[in-house]
Amino acid sequence: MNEALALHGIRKTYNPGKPTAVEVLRGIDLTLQTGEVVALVAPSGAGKSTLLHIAGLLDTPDEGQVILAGTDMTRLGDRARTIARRDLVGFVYQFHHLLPEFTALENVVLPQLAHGTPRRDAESRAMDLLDRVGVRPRAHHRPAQLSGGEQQRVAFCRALANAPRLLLADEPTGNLDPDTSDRVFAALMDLGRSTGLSALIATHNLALAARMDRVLRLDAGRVVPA
Ligand SMILES: Nc1ncnc2c1ncn2[C@@H]1O[C@H](COP(=O)(O)OP(=O)(O)OP(=O)(O)O)[C@@H](O)[C@H]1O
Repeated sequence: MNEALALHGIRKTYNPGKPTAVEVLRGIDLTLQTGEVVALVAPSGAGKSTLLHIAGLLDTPDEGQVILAGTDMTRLGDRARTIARRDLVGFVYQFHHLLPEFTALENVVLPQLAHGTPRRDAESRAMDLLDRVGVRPRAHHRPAQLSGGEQQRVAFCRALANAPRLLLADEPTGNLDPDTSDRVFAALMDLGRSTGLSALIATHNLALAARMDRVLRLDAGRVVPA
């Protein structure tokens, strides 16, 4: 089983039946192989966040199947879906959402403690992740004491803390300068290559998208090759 994610016939309409109805996704078919890093490009408002939220089990489709690690998630109850999300998916957002009162290290340790990992193992894994993206020297700094690029690299480490199968990123380098965005992305590719992680990364940055394994475009509610 080499598919990390498969979406079949996904449809989503906000406010159905009302004058404000927005038909955002009109039959999305998409497969991500294990270890693949795929870019999703689309104009603003095309539905990238909606698609990522559905793929990451934060939202449910009106129709269609979301298959993660071989299981159809649309058939699960809320509790099983929450557990699957916690165990299988990591999210990175445009603005990192790190916890401001905790250090970089603690931000990467806490999700692991919530997952039941012993503190010593969690700290060792967190340090290893921070090291891989070059922020280990800042491990004991709080987010406000880090640069934007460092914060975003910590956010990637946090998303990867529980070793998810699938990383979903919504404009993860959107607020970074081109050099920093390149560095963050290179670190992600390295991590992906060494752990078999699959990633779907929404971005407006076409140069960055071109460096990924594949580029998909979201157009009129459907996914097509770019
Ligand atoms: N909760 C909601 N209720 C109603 N409409 C919504 C809701 N969420 C999103 N939409 C609409 O759905 C469309 C797609 O939104 P979405 O956030 O998925 O787009 P996006 O491609 O991620 O945009 P951006 O690149 O600007 O972040 C937009 O037209 C938006 O106005």
